[in-house]
Amino acid sequence: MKKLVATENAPAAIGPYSQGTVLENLVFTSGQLPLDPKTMAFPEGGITEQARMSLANLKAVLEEAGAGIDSVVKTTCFLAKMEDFAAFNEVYTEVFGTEGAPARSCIQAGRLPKDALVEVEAIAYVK
Ligand SMILES: CC(=[NH2+])C(=O)[O-]
Repeated sequence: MKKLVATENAPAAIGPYSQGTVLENLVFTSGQLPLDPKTMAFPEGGITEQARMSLANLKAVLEEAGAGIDSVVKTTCFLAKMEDFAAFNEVYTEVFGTEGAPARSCIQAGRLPKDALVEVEAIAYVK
């Protein structure tokens, strides 16, 4: 049976989706926008600050589900502009490291909700 993930440490859904779902020992997160969960606003700055916020939100959803950054097996990363790829990768590496980083796909999206610069989703296992 599917369970829903809900935490105040990640932004509330802005549409018809759950922050994440759990099926047996697998966690599927929704794409995490770089919204501050308290203010529902983007952080000041650019891709670096937005990437940090998206990944912090991803971590919060994972942890609420009993998973963690270290149990992520796959991410999908959406960038508004591929020109941000290098800067995004720097922040991503701060979080996931380089050794043993999960599988990943990274694409430029035509446009992201709320005109975010980045959105990140993940599949992980419950630890
Ligand atoms: C932001 C998001 N995950 C959605 O599906 O709109």
